[in-house]
Amino acid sequence: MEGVDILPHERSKTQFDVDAMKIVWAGSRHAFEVSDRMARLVASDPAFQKDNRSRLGRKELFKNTLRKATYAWKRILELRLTEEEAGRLRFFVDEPAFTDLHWGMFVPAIKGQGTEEQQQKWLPLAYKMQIIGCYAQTELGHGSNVQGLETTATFDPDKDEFVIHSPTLTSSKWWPGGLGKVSTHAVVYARLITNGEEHGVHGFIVQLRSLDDHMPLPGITIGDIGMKFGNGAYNTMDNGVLTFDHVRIPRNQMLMRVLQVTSEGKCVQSNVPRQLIYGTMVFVRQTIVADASSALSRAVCIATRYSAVRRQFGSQDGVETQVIDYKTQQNRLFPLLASAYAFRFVGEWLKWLYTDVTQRLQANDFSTLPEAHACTAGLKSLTTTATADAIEECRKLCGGHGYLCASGLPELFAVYVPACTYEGDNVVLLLQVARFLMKTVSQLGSGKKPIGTTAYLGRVQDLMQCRCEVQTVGIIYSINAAEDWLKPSVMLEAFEARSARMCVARAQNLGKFANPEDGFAELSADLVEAAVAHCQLIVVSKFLDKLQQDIPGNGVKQQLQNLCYIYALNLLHKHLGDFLSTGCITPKQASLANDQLRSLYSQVRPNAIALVDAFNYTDHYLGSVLGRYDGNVYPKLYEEAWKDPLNDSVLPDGYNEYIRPLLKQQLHNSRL
Ligand SMILES: CCCCCCCCCCCCCCCCC/C=C/C(=O)SCCNC(=O)CCNC(=O)[C@H](O)C(C)(C)COP(=O)(O)OP(=O)(O)OC[C@H]1O[C@@H](n2cnc3c(N)ncnc32)[C@H](O)[C@@H]1OP(=O)(O)O
Ligand SMILES: Cc1cc2nc3c(=O)[nH]c(=O)nc-3n(C[C@H](O)[C@H](O)[C@H](O)COP(=O)(O)OP(=O)(O)OC[C@H]3O[C@@H](n4cnc5c(N)ncnc54)[C@H](O)[C@@H]3O)c2cc1C
Repeated sequence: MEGVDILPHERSKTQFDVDAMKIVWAGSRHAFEVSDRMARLVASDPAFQKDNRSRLGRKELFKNTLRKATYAWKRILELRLTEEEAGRLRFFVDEPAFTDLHWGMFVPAIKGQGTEEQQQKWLPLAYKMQIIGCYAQTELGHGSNVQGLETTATFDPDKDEFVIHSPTLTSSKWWPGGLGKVSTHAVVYARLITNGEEHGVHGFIVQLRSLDDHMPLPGITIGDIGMKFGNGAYNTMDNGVLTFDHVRIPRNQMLMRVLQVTSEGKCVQSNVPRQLIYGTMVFVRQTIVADASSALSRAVCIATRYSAVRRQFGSQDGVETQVIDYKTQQNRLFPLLASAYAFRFVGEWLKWLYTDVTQRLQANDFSTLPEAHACTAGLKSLTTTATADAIEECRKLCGGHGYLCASGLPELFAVYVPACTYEGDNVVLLLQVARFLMKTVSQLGSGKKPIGTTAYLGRVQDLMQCRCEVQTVGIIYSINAAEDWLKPSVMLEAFEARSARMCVARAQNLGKFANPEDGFAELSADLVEAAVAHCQLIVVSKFLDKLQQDIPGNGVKQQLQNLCYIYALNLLHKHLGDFLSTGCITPKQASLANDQLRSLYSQVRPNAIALVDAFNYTDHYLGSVLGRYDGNVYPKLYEEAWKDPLNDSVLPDGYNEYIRPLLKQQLHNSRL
């Protein structure tokens, strides 16, 4: 069978309604239609062409991004796109740009931390892009430790101004995207000092460049921090360095929703918790979880289509085997396909949680803020780590051709992998989750009932009485055959028991230390494992919740069920040590879980291509010869090779200089 015939043949085997699945994936019919329209708009406009990025030098790359970002803005205005449409347009343009930080961090920081008055002043300018902003928090010396930032904002009551200053080299702002060459303004995070007293880190709106000629304002030094990992990739972004030499700003440019500074330099705390200063990060972490499913599904789409097209080794009748039919390939690929769907649904749920906490905050209800912080931090960490690893696994699943830029995977990896670091290093974020869990466990004895994502800890209070070794969990009696693993309550109970037992065991170990902080530091590696178990439980439980909804479309729910159990059973297999050592399941039950997993792979196999088609990605967005919708891989790969600049001439530059003299010299030597 020719390459172009394989994928249509695969599609003919589909056992579910792909169009209905497209709507489930998008979230609603409306979201699907918007997304589909924006994807086509971008794909059909030559201005958004992106297939030459890996061949461009830094300056060209950056200028190209300026052109695309400003053109996209022009189209947004011309077509009067809604915020939702504009967001999808930016997504399909698929090129990191200063606008991401302007819309994604600068605007949300003002909205979340500015007073009404400040919002009225700055937001209209930002919405029209009459000013362009970035988020300047991280410094050369500190990123994770926000309280350790060194930039100072000292109040001068005589002039009613703050003096922003970089006292040391390590206080230079370092990393903010959009800062290096574009932003006119920044929300700068600095230590507030009034009347000689320190009041912690706060955000300040600072103008950096002239709105007339774009030159840095007096006292300000700015530049780009240099090339980053991978050709093309994140090098479209001007991540910058910034120092202040006693730069003065008016008092009303401190974002004052959390704390007000009066003209006398007195600090007045509002009823809003201090942690709201970190609110922009919570917002962005939530968007990063939704983005993880996009990046992962893109890599999986490429690897799945290519695995169907690619044949290796013969069978008896002479037709070689499609590599997707190898069980080892399925065992590596299908859990990633399942994760893409799992992250999609947990991303939807997290968006709901974020909206809920935002509404509560507006009504002065701060009770769910710690949980929102733990969920956004933990899920950001879990999903980005898994996605970065998965993109690399997809590259390997595509064999040698996966290493070619034409596969789209090297660039995707290079653009994606910093997500494990930005918006909080993934380990640092898991430690936040662990703190939250340990606090929750420590309060169980006092009768405080945990709610939301930690409610399950309340159901296992008996574990607090050192009864970890006692097998109290019902699963032990409920699983006697492989199919028993397909019961939602059983699966949930297994993940809850594993996480609860890990949390309780860690809490008990912490209790052995005289100083809890010493204990936390000593046991931090174990604590991170408990945090991962808790986050995996959230993902599994939200996928199971999704299955409880009414899901229209022939066979759609069945496919989602298969994927949900693949996601959960694969995790169970990978973390078997946790499940066995906490006594949640027996070795025999673990073996049954594996049998069930293999059976699910066989059920997914005929639907694999349709399950990635349901992502509805255009070839433009995928940017991969291996992942083409038509499966016409080899002719296009061959064609692509000839586009490389090295193939512009038959003889390479340098032939006369290096190759010819070398060959002549060898000829001369051999004659001797
Ligand atoms: C019209 C066009 C439309 C176009 C649309 C375009 C849309 C664009 C989409 C957006 C895309 C965005 C692109 C993103 C690109 C990435 C850019 C990257 C940016 C960055 O990286 S910004 C910098 C991020 N930095 C960090 O994340 C630093 C990490 N560190 C921290 O967050 C914290 O310092 C900490 C969590 C490690 C805490 O440290 P510490 O222990 O010192 O804590 P504190 O003493 O400060 O506080 C302790 C208590 O506070 C709680 N806490 C901590 N953080 C939070 C929080 N965020 N929220 C709520 N509560 C928080 C702790 O739990 C402690 O609580 P306790 O009860 O006292 O235990
Ligand atoms: C592409 C990119 C874009 C960025 N954009 C922005 C931006 O727009 N604005 C902005 O302000 N910042 C930005 N950043 C900075 C980013 O937020 C920080 O790099 C990030 O928060 C990590 O902090 P760090 O660099 O200080 O890492 P570090 O904290 O120095 O981490 C180094 C190592 O130490 C470990 N570690 C640190 N603390 C602990 C601890 N307490 N316990 C155990 N291990 C620990 C970490 O796990 C890691 O392995 C960006 C970064 C990147 C890569």
